Amino acid sequence: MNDTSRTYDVVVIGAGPVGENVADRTKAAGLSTVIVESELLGGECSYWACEPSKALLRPVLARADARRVPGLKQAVGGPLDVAAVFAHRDDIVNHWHDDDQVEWLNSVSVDIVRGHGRLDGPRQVVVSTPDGGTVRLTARHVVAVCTGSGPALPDLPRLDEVRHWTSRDVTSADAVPGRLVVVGGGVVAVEMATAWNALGAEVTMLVRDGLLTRMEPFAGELVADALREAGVDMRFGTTVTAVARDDGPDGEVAVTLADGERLVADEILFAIGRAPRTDDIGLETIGLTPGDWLKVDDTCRSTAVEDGWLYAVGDVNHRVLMTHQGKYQARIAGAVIAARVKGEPVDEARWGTHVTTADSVAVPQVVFTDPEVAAVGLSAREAERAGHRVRVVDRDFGSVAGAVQYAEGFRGMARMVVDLDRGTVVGVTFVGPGVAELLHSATIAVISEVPVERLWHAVPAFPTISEVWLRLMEAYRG
Ligand SMILES: Cc1cc2nc3c(=O)[nH]c(=O)nc-3n(C[C@H](O)[C@H](O)[C@H](O)COP(=O)(O)OP(=O)(O)OC[C@H]3O[C@@H](n4cnc5c(N)ncnc54)[C@H](O)[C@@H]3O)c2cc1C
Ligand SMILES: NC(=O)c1ccc[n+]([C@@H]2O[C@H](COP(=O)([O-])OP(=O)(O)OC[C@H]3O[C@@H](n4cnc5c(N)ncnc54)[C@H](O)[C@@H]3O)[C@@H](O)[C@H]2O)c1
Repeated sequence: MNDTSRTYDVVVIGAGPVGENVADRTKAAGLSTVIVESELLGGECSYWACEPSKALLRPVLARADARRVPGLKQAVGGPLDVAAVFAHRDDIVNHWHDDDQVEWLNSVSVDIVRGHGRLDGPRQVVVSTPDGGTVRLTARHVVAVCTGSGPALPDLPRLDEVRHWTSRDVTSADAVPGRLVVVGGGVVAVEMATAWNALGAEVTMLVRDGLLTRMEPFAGELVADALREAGVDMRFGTTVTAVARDDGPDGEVAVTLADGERLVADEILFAIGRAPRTDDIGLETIGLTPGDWLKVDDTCRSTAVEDGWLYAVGDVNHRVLMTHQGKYQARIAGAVIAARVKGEPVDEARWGTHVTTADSVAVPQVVFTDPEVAAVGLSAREAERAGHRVRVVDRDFGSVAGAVQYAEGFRGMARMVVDLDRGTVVGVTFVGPGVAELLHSATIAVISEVPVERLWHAVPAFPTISEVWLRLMEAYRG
């Protein structure tokens, strides 16, 4: 047991991708920085979210692509090598060890304290360490809360007594259940239904509201068609009212639906969104409510405490729950914290150095299903709701030369949303095989606010799938 007190310029709670990047930036700016982590440095993304899920999906999508290439498809007709897929996933997550991350943070001179951090009044953090001791950390300037999010669960009777999967289990399991029920219609649900169906599980999706409902409607429709064709049992408009394992924890799970129907399965995954990890971080000691998301302004500074010493970055502020966007916030928060501490000018203008403008204008997202979905900016519905006068251009791009070369029977849909008053693109969605790598072109178009008339001069190479841009431009110009 070891009780100590230390003082730093900046104390970061939570060493996920976001906290690590805040710490890296504040330290690089010359501020002494300590980071507190209760589990693995690298956070949810590295061990139980982005990285393992994409490792499970990569062979599935590569096989699906290969099966559409004449001359190759005969060679990839068989099942996946499940043990090899799991072994690859385990390598990608470094076998749930964080030595690489420790090495990196040591190399940039960020101090690490392992344990559970709790606020204890303004600028004070008390860490309960694994050996039963406490470390009191005082921040001269800033505490940055980067504690991320955990899975949300439905309010079902005695759910805590029934073994079930959350995002952690579905990304780290090393056996394929015979029957898997997936509850939810968001990104985790569609990606994991895609992966586990291909790995050999009999998958039933129980979708309450529709698939990928925050995106253009055709995205969810095309993904639903493909999942159905792949053999997933898709049920829409259904709600789970009870789950039970009557034969004990190892018995099958019985799932009761609102209409009284009963399904049985081996595992059930709840993928119904996220909850903030703020229930036990001492928010009550600074007048905030445990379990709430932490509201921040565009510089990631809390709007709820005085003196500007509290920042909340990444999932925990509920602006955008994605790693790349959280890391963007971290780069900006690191810079603005340093500027404020040093009394340097703060650039808070739209697209300024110290504001996260892209969070509300151009968030890119790829959903790694077959077909992939890649979207950035506003959907047509969001643009109209935001008061833009828009023109929506839709193109089926299965016949562009690059798509024909890429895959036999390529199915692809694209939508471009143009702000008619400004003549710029405010949103783009692509659905099709291999579209993930197209997305950054659209992000640059939206961020740069390039006039569509100038994009007409951006010539896509022949024969690439990027020729979808030419089709969108032709359709827009008429
Ligand atoms: C299945 C799944 C797949 C995903 N795939 C993608 C994807 O492909 N692309 C993408 O961009 N996003 C993806 N996401 C979202 C992504 O995982 C999150 O947006 C990202 O992890 C957020 O990073 P963060 O640092 O804010 O939080 P986290 O990664 O959750 O890290 C928070 C860290 O804080 C630590 N912590 C919490 N409380 C305390 C405390 N009191 N004291 C000390 N430490 C604490 C935690 O242990 C954790 O290490 C996925 C999410 C899920 C669930
Ligand atoms: N590739 C990626 O970028 C990627 C992959 C996975 C996750 N993520 C991020 O992680 C976050 C979490 O993903 P998620 O899929 O859990 O959340 P989500 O918010 O994307 O989707 C939640 C889904 O659950 C449904 N739902 C909510 N409450 C329900 C209930 N009680 N019963 C039945 N259905 C219910 C919603 O209608 C929705 O379809 C998202 O913000 C997502 O962006 C990103």
